[in-house]
Amino acid sequence: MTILIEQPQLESQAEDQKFSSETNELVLDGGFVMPKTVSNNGLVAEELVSSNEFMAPEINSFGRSFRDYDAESERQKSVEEFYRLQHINQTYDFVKRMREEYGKLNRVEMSIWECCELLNEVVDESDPDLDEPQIMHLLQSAEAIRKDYPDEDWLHLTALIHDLGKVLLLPSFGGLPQWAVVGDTFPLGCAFDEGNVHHKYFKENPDYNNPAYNTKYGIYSEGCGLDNVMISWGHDDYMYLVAKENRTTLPPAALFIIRYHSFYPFHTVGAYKHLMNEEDAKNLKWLKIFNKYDLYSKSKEMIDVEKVKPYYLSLIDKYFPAKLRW
Ligand SMILES: O[C@H]1[C@H](O)[C@@H](O)[C@H](O)[C@@H](O)[C@H]1O
Ligand SMILES: [Fe+2]
Ligand SMILES: [Fe+2]
Repeated sequence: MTILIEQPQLESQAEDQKFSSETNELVLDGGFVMPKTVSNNGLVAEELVSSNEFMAPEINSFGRSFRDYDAESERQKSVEEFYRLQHINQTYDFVKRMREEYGKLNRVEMSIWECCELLNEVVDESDPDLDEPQIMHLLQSAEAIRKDYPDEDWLHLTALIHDLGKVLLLPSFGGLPQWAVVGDTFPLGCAFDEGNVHHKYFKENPDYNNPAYNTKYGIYSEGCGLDNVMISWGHDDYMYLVAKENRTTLPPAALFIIRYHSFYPFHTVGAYKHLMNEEDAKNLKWLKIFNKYDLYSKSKEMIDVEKVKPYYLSLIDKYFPAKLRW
């Protein structure tokens, strides 16, 4: 259900990600215009920014600014409780076990589209902005990015599938608790950065007092690459595994987006940058572009599923096998 609250237009709080009204360019990192980036397809990311670019709204479906984790409301209280549990329970050992277990991909066989439909049964308790079924969110973000990047079909499909890993909440996928599926992600094996939302709850995480894990680098080294970092378990890493193991032909930037789209402390706050390598830095440009559509396309504007379905089926056919192991 959509609740409309009359509110004055708020100043955007996403200071680090907005559009320059004069140049119509994507401005990242607080006024820093994105440098020309060669994509995996040999395309230059900056040149792809079209003139009728999607404008990020300033308020969400609840009449509040996006990703406001401190507002006083019932929704925010349950989101905070979600993060308390997530921060206490996601440990290095837990993530290691989950990766091993789900890496087997021995639970279900189905197509990408079947999974999109399954996702309608899923509710994400960590999200302070979404007020629509998950499939609507997938289509809204995919259609918004398609409008601005019409030739990057891999980006359209990436948006469509980026949250499919949330099926982990369903009984046939192990029925994992919310804290093991959704919410922002963060590395384990090194200190929890203050840039994580509701950071205070990490104090009750067993890893917090483990001297092997609680220094800036912990078990890692400068520039080791995100590939070598253990990130909290959830829908990102699971969908990355599914796509990779089923031999998708999507480019590396797509897999990077899927795997790290919830890693807000990294892509939006700028934390943990000392762990990334050159490859990560290149892919980060695409992730930042994607993030705008993931976050700000959550709206009341409904997409006609049947109308767009043939297009997405053709993309699925291009980049994935007919049936995947999950
Ligand atoms: O609440 C949201 C939601 O779960 C998204 O799917 C995830 O990608 C975000 O990082 C998270 O904050
Ligand atoms: Fe997500
Ligand atoms: Fe999403």
